[in-house]
Amino acid sequence: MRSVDSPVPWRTALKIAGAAATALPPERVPLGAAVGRVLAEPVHAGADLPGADAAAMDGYAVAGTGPWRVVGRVLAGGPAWAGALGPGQAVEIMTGAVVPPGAVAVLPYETADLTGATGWTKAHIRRAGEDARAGDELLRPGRVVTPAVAGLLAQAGADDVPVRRRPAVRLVVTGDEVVAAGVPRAGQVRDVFAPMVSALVTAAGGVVADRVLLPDDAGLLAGCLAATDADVVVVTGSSSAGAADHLHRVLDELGARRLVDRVACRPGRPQSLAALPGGRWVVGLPGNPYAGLVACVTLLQPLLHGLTGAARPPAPRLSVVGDVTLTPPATLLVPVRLAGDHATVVPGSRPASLAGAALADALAVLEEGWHSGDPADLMMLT
Ligand SMILES: Nc1nc2c(c(=O)[nH]1)N[C@H]1C(S)=C(S)[C@@H](COP(=O)(O)OP(=O)(O)OC[C@H]3O[C@@H](n4cnc5c(N)ncnc54)[C@H](O)[C@@H]3O)O[C@H]1N2
Ligand code: MOO
Repeated sequence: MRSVDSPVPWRTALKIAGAAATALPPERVPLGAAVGRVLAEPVHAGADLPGADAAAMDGYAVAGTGPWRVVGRVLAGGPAWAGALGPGQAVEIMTGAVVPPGAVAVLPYETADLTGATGWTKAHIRRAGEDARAGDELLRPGRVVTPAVAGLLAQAGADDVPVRRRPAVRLVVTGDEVVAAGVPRAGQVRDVFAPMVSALVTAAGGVVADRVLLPDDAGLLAGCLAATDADVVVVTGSSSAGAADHLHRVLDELGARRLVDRVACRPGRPQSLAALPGGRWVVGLPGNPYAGLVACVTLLQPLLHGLTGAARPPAPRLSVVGDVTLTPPATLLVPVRLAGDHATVVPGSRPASLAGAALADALAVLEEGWHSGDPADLMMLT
């Protein structure tokens, strides 16, 4: 199999990962379970929104010009007013109640003058279908179900929602020195990836289906990649040039198609993306924790967005201020905090330490030619 030896530019890696996968098949889930999922089909209004002319304020629905005589009361959800209001008639009405035919306006209690002397300037009536007509397209496929989308789906009358299946991720953490729990002894490190990758996978619409902690062993790694139903296998560590770094050789043995082998960025150079025969994906994260985080936003999350069919907005761009030395042609990803109209670099970030990233709101993408104060793309962490 072909080995892609030279590192690809960071932006190219991002694009390759985002375009690599086609969306997984759709499934229908109850509306309450749809938040965070990605719509697989367009959503249409099941009825006019609103379904009838409705009061926008509590007060009096009036017909003709004043003075008005109050002839009854209409409540939201109560029986509609029988018949039409005649000129000079009014009904007390509550916000959301159906406005009787013949009514021309709703006078809010606070300003209502039933003598008609002051008249009215605003009708305070929400017209039937003014938000949408039955059958109108409200949402397009690819839209992530946000809390507001969930509310709109309910307004549209949806009970089950067509969403993309959530990509299942197997997390394979490698390293003889890595321990899964407790305080590490000298020579050991506590695994950072189980909690960090799980959260990043969830944020990108996937789910970590299982986790495996492996010693540095090529045979065991190959078994973990070959025998799984997961859509994506994330392998941490094992990505560099050391005697125990088996990932690339194992990928070749399994006949994988390697899309990205190394990326021209700091940190996170030894990150990789490959396709296994049969359609599963492998993302290799460098073992250094901050480098691994950079690889998650560069390769793993864009791959998951492709698998969910999510139409994500472009990264926000903001002026970034900080004392940073670039190392062109490598793109630098630095932790930054949002500070109003700009972002400030959290100093002292190192590949093996998450201390800077843990204080950050985003990773800023600093490319060749950037100077302090120039705009940069932000990969949001919060
Ligand atoms: N001769 C070379 N050496 C290295 C290169 C290189 O190009 N040539 N690249 C360096 C860079 S850059 C990185 S990043 C690391 C990547 O290493 P691996 O992905 O092979 O990972 P390991 O060697 O297993 O570990 C590196 C480092 O990270 C710690 N680690 C590993 N797994 C975890 C975990 N689950 N939780 C916390 N920390 C972890 C591990 O103890 C090591 O300290 O390679 C450089 N070397
Ligand atoms: O780039 Mo490594 O990924 O220095 O930490």
